[in-house]
Amino acid sequence: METILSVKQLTGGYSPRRPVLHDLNFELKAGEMVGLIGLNGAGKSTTIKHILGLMNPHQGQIKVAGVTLNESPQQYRSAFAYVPETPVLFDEMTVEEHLRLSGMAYNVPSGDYEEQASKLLEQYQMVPKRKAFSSHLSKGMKQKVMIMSALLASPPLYIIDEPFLGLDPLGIRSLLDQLVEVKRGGAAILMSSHILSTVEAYCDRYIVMHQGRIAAQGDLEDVRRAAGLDAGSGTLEDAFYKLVSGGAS
Ligand SMILES: Nc1ncnc2c1ncn2[C@@H]1O[C@H](COP(=O)(O)OP(=O)(O)OP(=O)(O)O)[C@@H](O)[C@H]1O
Repeated sequence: METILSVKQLTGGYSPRRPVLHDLNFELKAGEMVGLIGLNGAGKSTTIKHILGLMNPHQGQIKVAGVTLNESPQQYRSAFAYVPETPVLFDEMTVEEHLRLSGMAYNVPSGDYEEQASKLLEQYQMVPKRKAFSSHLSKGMKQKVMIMSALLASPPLYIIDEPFLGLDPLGIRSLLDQLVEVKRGGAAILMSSHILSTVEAYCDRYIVMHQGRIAAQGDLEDVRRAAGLDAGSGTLEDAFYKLVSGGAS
């Protein structure tokens, strides 16, 4: 399978003298969903900021769709969509206008755009709000606009930070169903979340971060092994707890 995201020997952070991330190495292949998990302050958001190109690595290299940000900023940036934890929308624009803007930014052909936008508005129960200004939406509705915009862009890589916080149960179900669908279509998804049961159920692999380092990565068996649990025994949460509380043997 094609490698969509590659992070090699990444050391980074907010000040060169005090790195927050230490020698991170991981890859995401086409068609897989990977859960990025860790306690508050473990370094998940900082890792995501480096991948987005908002921060420069102190050392190491990040490639998206085969290129670094410096090699081809346009190719790098158009290869992913990012759904942040806190929705970022233009107050004076309607739901439909946000979707249209995303369609234009990612060069979605107009026929496809119309079909996709209607489908998404239906799926997320947002048809009645399509002409509403974003400043008049609830928190969860704003999150839905971010999610619909990302899905509309249909990029090879989705980076999703704590997507479930503001969503109602129907919204969570729609999002998970669609992530499974885009994954089947060959996209790679990096999802950060504290809801470990959902991460366990939906992700193919996990990256456990602790104090700016990768404490374990791989499938559930790999994470159990790193945590010192017996094969086939314990949930992701059990393994996670052992890894981050220093309980691994
Ligand atoms: N803007 C910033 N300037 C300096 N240090 C920061 C900044 N943002 C985060 N940090 C530090 O970087 C470390 C990693 O924080 P980060 O936000 O990446 O954690 P996180 O795993 O995303 O946590 P959470 O689950 O709480 O969102 C922490 O020690 C934090 O204090």
